[in-house]
Parts: sequence; C-alpha cells; structure tokens
Amino acid sequence: MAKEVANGDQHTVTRPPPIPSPLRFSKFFQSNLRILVTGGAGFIGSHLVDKLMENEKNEVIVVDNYFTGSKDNLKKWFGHPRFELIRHDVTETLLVEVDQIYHLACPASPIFYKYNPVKTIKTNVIGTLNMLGLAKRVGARILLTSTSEVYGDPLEHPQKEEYWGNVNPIGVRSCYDEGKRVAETLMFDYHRQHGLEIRIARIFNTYGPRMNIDDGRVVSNFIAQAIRGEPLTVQAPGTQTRSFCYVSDMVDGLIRLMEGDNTGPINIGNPGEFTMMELAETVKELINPAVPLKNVENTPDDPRQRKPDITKAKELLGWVPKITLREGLPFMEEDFRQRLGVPKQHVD
Ligand SMILES: NC(=O)c1ccc[n+]([C@@H]2O[C@H](COP(=O)([O-])OP(=O)(O)OC[C@H]3O[C@@H](n4cnc5c(N)ncnc54)[C@H](O)[C@@H]3O)[C@@H](O)[C@H]2O)c1
Ligand SMILES: O=C(O)[C@H]1O[C@H](OP(=O)(O)OP(=O)(O)OC[C@H]2O[C@@H](n3ccc(=O)[nH]c3=O)[C@H](O)[C@@H]2O)[C@H](O)[C@@H](O)[C@@H]1O
Repeated sequence: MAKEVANGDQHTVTRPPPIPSPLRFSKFFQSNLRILVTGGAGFIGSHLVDKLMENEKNEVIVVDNYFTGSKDNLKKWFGHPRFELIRHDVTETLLVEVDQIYHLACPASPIFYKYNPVKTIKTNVIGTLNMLGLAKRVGARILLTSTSEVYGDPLEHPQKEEYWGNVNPIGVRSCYDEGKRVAETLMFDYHRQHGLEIRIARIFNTYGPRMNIDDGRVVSNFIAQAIRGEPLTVQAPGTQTRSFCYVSDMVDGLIRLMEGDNTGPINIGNPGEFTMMELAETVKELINPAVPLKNVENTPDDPRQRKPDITKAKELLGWVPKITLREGLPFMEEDFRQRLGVPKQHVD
C-alpha cells in the first residue's frame, strides 16, 4: 500500500498503487515512465520537457493547442524516439497510456487569460476534469500547476499554503483565479473519492528564456522594452510587489514535488520580493540605462503584494531557489536579443 500525505499533516490516504502495464516488467521495454505534459509547448512546459527528456528512461508526450505555446519551443525534440507531440485541446477528452501527468495547459499571462475568459475557465475546470478522468483510468499520478493567484489580493503576507485567499469571484481575473481554485478542489475530490495520487504546486511569478516577447507579463515587457529602447511601462502605483522565480528553479521544484510523497498544495517561488518600480530600475541598470520609466494605468484587481512562504518546499521537498533576479535577467536578455535580432553593444 502506498502512503501519501497532504503537506505532512492530517489527511493521509492509503490506497493500492496503480497497476502498471505488464510490459513494464519486460527487460526489452525501453522506458520506465511515460509522462504526459499538457501545455508542454508553453514557457514553463517546454523547459520541463527538456529536463524530463534528459533522463533516458523517460518517454514524454506533449499535448498543446498552441494558444500561447509554440512548436518552436520543442523543435529540438522533433523526431526523437522518446518524444511525441499531439495537437489537442484539454477541454476535449484524451486517451493515452501514461504513468505521470504534469497538467500545465492554461494561458498564464493576464492579457491572454482575459482574452477569452469563458475558454480560460473551461480550460481550468473541464480541462482538469478530463486530465483527472484520464489519471483515474490509467492509474497515473497527476500534478496541477496552480498559482499564487489563488491567494487573490492577499491580506496575509508572506502567503502560506494555509491561507485561504482574498479573491474577487466576479472580476476580470476570476476566470483564472477561481478557475485554478476549482481545479484544486477537483484534484482533492478525486484524491479523497477515488484515491488518486495528486500533487498541487502553487507557482509564483516565473520568468526566463522562451517567454513570449509580447506576452504582456512584466518581466518580458520590461526586457523587450529595454532592448528596443522604449520606455518601461510601470503600471500604477508601482509599489505593488512580486517575487520572481527563474524557470530552471521552477522546473526543479515541480519534478521534486511529482517525485515526492506530498500532495501539496506547496508554494514554489522565489521569496525575493520587489516593487515594480524596483524591477524597472534593475532592468534599466542591467540592460539599457538610457531608457526612461513611464507610469501607466493599471488593470482592475491587480494584487498589491505577493511573496511566497517556502518553508514547506524547503522541508518537504528539500527545494530552495538558486538563481537570484540579478542572475536570471541576463539569461533572459540574451534569449530576447537573439529573437529580436538586437545584439548587445559592447563599450570599450
Ligand atoms: N509563469 C508563471 O509565472 C506562472 C505562475 C503561476 C502559475 N503558472 C501556471 O503554469 C502553467 C504554465 O504557464 P506558462 O507561464 O508556461 O504559460 P504559457 O502560456 O507559456 O503556457 C501554457 C501552455 O498551455 C497551452 N494551452 C492553453 N490552453 C490550452 C488548452 N485548452 N488545451 C491545450 N493546451 C492549452 C498553451 O498553448 C501553452 O503552450 C499554467 O498552468 C499557469 O497557470 C504560471
Ligand atoms: O504568480 C502568479 O501566480 C501569476 O503571476 C502572473 O500574474 P501577475 O503577477 O499579474 O503578472 P504580470 O502581468 O507580470 O504583472 C505583475 C505586475 O507587474 C505590473 N506590470 C505589468 C506589465 C507592465 O508592463 N508593467 C507593469 O508594471 C502589473 O501591474 C502587476 O502589478 C502570471 O502571469 C499568472 O499566470 C500567474 O498565475
């Protein structure tokens, strides 16, 4: 009997382990694990795929509808015998034989998730239901990439996993925030009702190479603006805070969570906290001291502060982020310069 604990506390579920296919015991069977990554053509998903593919015992299947993701992010794996890419929308059912599911499919940038809010909520609710149904049928372990947005505009700081949040249920961000909250509920209901092995990561703002250049999120906006020599658009009041995690740290945290014994939810994020004004000043200093900052209007319900308490990730996963914001920004600058075709000018 496998044992699983929810954040090391009360509700322990004991259930029989999933029965692997008889082929798994054949010494001629090439992979030990078949892993499905939904949203694997996106920013975090494609980095996760790269890491999973490094292990020659893993076979990786990506499904993506390419709404915000791109085949380009995965092109180095095309034709690889352990890799498969399927164009598929998770709001439709899917039948594949897999052992683990990393469920990432969902637009993450506010401008994209607000573009078609009904589709966003369908992706979160119906998409997660479909992946849970699949996990149940094949006995797979499933990890959901939830978000710090489940804490809404938090009244507790920093945010611990026990905090229930302060979310507007009818606002323009609700399709995403409330969608992810329902997705978390569904995960726990399948866990309690059907004994499914679940993992929930609450991800805090993550940045790095391969973010869409016109993605609309703050780090990608500021870097693209600095490289193009445009003003950095600081949305009012500029004192709102975020904590930025470099993508390789995020991927490491997600894999540790999947491989460990804890259901979560577990915060995965870098606790270094910056105001948007500080972020703009840092980008300006590192990338282009000549660009001005420009104050612009904000969007409704923008959270005023956000910083993860990562005690649980440290204790239960042995995870701490390694890359600071000052170390991570230049990696992203390099990638953006290449894609924008603007090389760095070196002053002698
Ligand atoms: N990047 C962050 O800061 C952050 C923070 C918190 C949570 N997350 C979560 O992490 C996950 C990945 O985020 P990301 O930053 O890589 O975003 P992303 O937009 O780059 O990736 C999302 C991927 O999901 C795909 N997708 C969207 N809807 C789909 C659907 N209905 N069916 C199939 N595929 C679909 C997109 O095409 C894209 O490839 C998301 O679930 C997001 O909510 C991200
Ligand atoms: O960490 C999370 O849980 C969430 O983080 C982000 O959501 P958000 O923090 O709103 O992301 P941004 O759009 O990057 O905004 C961050 C801050 O930067 C500000 N901003 C944004 C863009 C810009 O050009 N200028 C600017 O000052 C916004 O007002 C906001 O206060 C992600 O995009 C969500 O998918 C994710 O779930």
